[in-house]
Amino acid sequence: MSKVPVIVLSGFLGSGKTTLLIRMLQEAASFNLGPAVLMNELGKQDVDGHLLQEASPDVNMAKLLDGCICCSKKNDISDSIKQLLMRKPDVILIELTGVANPEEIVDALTEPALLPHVKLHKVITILDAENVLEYNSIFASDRELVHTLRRQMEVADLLILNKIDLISDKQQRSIEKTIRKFNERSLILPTAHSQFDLELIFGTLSPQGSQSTFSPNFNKKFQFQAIKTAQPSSETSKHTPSFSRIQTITIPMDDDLALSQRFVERYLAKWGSLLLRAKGYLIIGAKHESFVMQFAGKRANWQPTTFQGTPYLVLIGMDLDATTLEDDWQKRLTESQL
Ligand SMILES: Nc1nc2c(ncn2[C@@H]2O[C@H](COP(=O)(O)OP(=O)(O)OP(=O)(O)O)[C@@H](O)[C@H]2O)c(=O)[nH]1
Repeated sequence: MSKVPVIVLSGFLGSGKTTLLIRMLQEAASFNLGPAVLMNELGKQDVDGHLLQEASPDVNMAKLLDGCICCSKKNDISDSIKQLLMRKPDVILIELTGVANPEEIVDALTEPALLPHVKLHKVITILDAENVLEYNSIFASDRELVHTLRRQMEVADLLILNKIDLISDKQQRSIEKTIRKFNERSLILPTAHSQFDLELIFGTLSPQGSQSTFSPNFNKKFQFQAIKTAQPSSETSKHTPSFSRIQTITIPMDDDLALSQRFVERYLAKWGSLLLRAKGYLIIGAKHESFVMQFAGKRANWQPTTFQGTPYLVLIGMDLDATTLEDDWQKRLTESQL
């Protein structure tokens, strides 16, 4: 039996990993490939999972929530991948959290339980062109994080320099020069919204499922489901090399709470460079319309969504204090309703 190839998507918070993953899922069929996905999110809330479900409802997916994959027990990763393998995918796509060191997952793939079944195809690192040069100064006090971000560049087989729509040609040249210092050998691909020919990633892969009984209906057979949700134990949480000082906080929200985009954006802006990323599903305006809000690189992006669940807002940042953030949210909410 041939080994199933694994593609690892790494890159800092908000760089565009999920954007690329959604494209890969949507285009995999044109390469005759049935993919399976292992997703890892820092928070308990699964924003990216919902986005994937909207974009590709039948995808086979396992999730490791509320923890960094590199800190989860190797058994959790191994179990999740083994369950995905039972669906006989042609390729497994793993999206890491923004603060994960891809080496850790590569290491996990070589565990005895997985080694006979999977092989690493590529580590792809996605970089946010608008912000990547600032990370060193923003995180200067957090050596673990600086190390992790470097390793994301150093170990990549392909570096996607994403969000070039937000920078000048001159900035792009300067960023490429800097990236080269960390990785001399791999292709650097400038993109906007990760638009590039996926032949580069999928081209050399061939369908594996054809050896199995269900290849033609791969994506149709199983409805979307989270086949595993694991949380790191308190013991493993203490060992958090890539988490460093990054915390994830979920702001509780009433079911029918309607907000304005301006209210949310003013709240997010208050935390300055401490707030690295925010995302959530929120009800906006008098018509109570649902939106998915993505805040990355100090920019907020709003998209209408069909999400029907309880709204929530997830904040990811450095040295954030949950009580302060929640109190400030409640205070502003009360003031806005007076
Ligand atoms: N302007 C611009 N925005 C982009 C581009 N690529 C992605 N985005 C936006 O950036 C935000 C974050 O993108 P994601 O794909 O969710 O990033 P991510 O790396 O998966 O984020 P995390 O999972 O939180 O680490 C979203 O609002 C995207 O629409 C790009 O090339 N240009």
